Amino acid sequence: MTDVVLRTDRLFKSFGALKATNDVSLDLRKGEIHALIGPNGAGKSTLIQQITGHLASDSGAVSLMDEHLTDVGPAERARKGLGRTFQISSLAMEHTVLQNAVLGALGQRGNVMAFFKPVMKDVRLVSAAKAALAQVGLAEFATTRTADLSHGQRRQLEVAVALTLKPKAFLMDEPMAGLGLEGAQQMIGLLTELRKEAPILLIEHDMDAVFALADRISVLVYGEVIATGTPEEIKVNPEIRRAYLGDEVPA
Ligand SMILES: Nc1ncnc2c1ncn2[C@@H]1O[C@H](COP(=O)(O)OP(=O)(O)OP(=O)(O)O)[C@@H](O)[C@H]1O
Repeated sequence: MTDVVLRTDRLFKSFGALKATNDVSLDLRKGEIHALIGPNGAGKSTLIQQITGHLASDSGAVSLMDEHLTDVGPAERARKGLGRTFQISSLAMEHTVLQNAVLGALGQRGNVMAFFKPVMKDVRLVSAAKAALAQVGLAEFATTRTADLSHGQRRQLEVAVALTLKPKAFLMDEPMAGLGLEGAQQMIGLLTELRKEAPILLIEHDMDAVFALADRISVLVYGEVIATGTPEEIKVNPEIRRAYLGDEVPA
């Protein structure tokens, strides 16, 4: 199908006898938010890491815009357009918001500060970083120390860092984690806008957010996708209600 941006084709990953992902094929289409839900330990983070290249698959393939990424390392996948936000923050807390965004634009993460001064003079990188900060509503915090941001603002900064590389697809691992009601609402607004730029594969435990945001939902149980469908289809699927969702589905 022509509107497929990202595709996994029969991905497998075992840890010893445990099949963390078991024959996972799914796709992410232009303009959509595709949520991946499932109980703790279902294999969601494993799958994301197989897609980003941080974890080598036992077998199967990942492609972005029909380009096979299987033999491509994580940094190169990011440069090719796989944007990612992390479950655990990878921000450099002692540095400013703008410096973190510039590191993102460099394709670097974490504490790679040794060559920082020249990088901050690179007009192209700095303007990409500033544009990303403006997009997530953090323009006025450019010179703020990252440690001084609220938790919600750090989450927004994570998104900005991913945005600097102008991703073709986003992988987001629990962007709502730890956010209060107001922060979650803000993040929902941001993701609603971002999906127009690049589709989002979203791992999220907050079912209200998932059902408010997702165009499609895939349910992962014991490493296997047991269903993919619209929120309405997932909501009324008795097997899924029994296996996982229970009373968590919003009415
Ligand atoms: N490096 C590893 N070595 C051994 N087992 C692992 C490793 N990483 C994950 N697992 C196991 O693989 C299974 C899937 O874990 P994974 O973290 O992918 O699940 P998840 O759906 O993301 O869970 P959660 O919702 O709690 O984040 C779990 O049983 C986990 O204990």
